[in-house]
Amino acid sequence: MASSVFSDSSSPAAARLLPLSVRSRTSQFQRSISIAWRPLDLSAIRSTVSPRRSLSASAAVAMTTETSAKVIDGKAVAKQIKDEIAGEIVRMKDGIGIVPGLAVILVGSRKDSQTYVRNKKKACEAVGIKSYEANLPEDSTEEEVLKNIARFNDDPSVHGILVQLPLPRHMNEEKILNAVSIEKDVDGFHPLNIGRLAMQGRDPLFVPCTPKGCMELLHTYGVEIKGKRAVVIGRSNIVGMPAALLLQKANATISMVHSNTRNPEEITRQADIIISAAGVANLVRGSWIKPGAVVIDVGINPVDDAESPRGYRLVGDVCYEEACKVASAITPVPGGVGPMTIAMLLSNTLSSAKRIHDFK
Ligand SMILES: NC(=O)C1=CN([C@@H]2O[C@H](COP(=O)(O)OP(=O)(O)OC[C@H]3O[C@@H](n4cnc5c(N)ncnc54)[C@H](OP(=O)(O)O)[C@@H]3O)[C@@H](O)[C@H]2O)C=CC1
Ligand SMILES: Nc1nc(=O)c2c([nH]1)NC[C@@H]1CN(c3ccc(C(=O)N[C@@H](CCC(=O)O)C(=O)O)cc3)C=[N+]21
Repeated sequence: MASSVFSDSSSPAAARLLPLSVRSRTSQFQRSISIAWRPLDLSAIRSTVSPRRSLSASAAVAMTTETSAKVIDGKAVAKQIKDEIAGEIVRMKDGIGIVPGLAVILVGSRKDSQTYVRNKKKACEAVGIKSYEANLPEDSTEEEVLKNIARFNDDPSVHGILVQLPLPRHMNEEKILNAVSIEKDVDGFHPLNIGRLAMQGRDPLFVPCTPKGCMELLHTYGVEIKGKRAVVIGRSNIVGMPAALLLQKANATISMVHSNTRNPEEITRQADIIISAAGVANLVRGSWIKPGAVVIDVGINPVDDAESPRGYRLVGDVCYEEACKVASAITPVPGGVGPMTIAMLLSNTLSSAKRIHDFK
């Protein structure tokens, strides 16, 4: 089953998967992000994630009936990308004395947003990106947010600007995202960047981080996309819609499932590749998945868990226990797409600094 979706990742077909980014020096892996980083050693990744390889023969036989899906280890892939970014940042600093800078604007005090922003800051520090922050109170005016965006647009030490979403309800998200300079739009949410992503023969300056991370995982694990059927569950501006555009650019045939879709299970069951970004825990059951399909679970949903230190734990949109018996490969939550989102943000920030300073 798995052979229907996994391909030789060095094939020319695989090399066309992500036509959006910088040309490869040695492999298609380098194409899919904007910095040079070595292709991952797939055999090493597979042997660490495949339970069959690390268990005794008898346990392995037992496992095959219980668990068959390969675990797509986003955390490991993200780590390798971040290591590569850190190396590039040293090279840039040594070469031209420039350190990439990322500015994050956070409005309000949502706990989840504060956690994301803190994690982004830590990730920046770890690779050598300088981070700048504007923390504004919930009741700030739109003008105050716009003023901060303008300040970062004009600041030459800032190469990427991220406005943490969601914004407070009284703010016009469109107006605010439009104000971010397209050259610093490392989230890829500016309408010009999204428009270019949607159009044939045009490339955006930045691809939104979460969908880009999903594509990167498909690439890294050698999943063939061209000619395959893909279903994206969710059509938001930040995940579902750009994910569908990227899969289409990579020559998949796409269906989109949303809250008005009448027969989501039947449609999803036809897919070779499923990207789910609905924000509904356990939406995608085993019966929704075609045997051998590859499942990318973007959902991050808190569910009460008295035994967890936080009082809750995070689960995806996909019922993992059921899915891993049917799918050929699946991302876990946590440890799947989430870490890739952050890695892609760092990658976009580095490529922005390189573009602005014409550093090759
Ligand atoms: N791992 C990561 O890095 C990231 C994870 N996330 C997570 O991904 C999930 C989606 O985020 P986001 O796109 O921002 O969310 P939104 O709420 O903006 O969008 C959700 C989408 O899912 C659709 N949807 C909702 N319920 C159903 C349903 N029952 N069946 C089918 N479709 C449904 C909605 O349809 P409609 O359009 O009809 O309303 C909408 O298009 C969340 O859990 C979020 O936390 C988000 C960003 C990054
Ligand atoms: N302008 C903007 N850009 C975003 O990219 C953006 C945003 N706003 N608003 C919120 C969503 C959500 N998002 C996540 C990023 C990382 C993890 C992540 O790293 N998750 C870890 C778990 C983290 C934990 O345990 O709390 C994981 O899945 O392993 C999750 C979610 C980015 N978003």
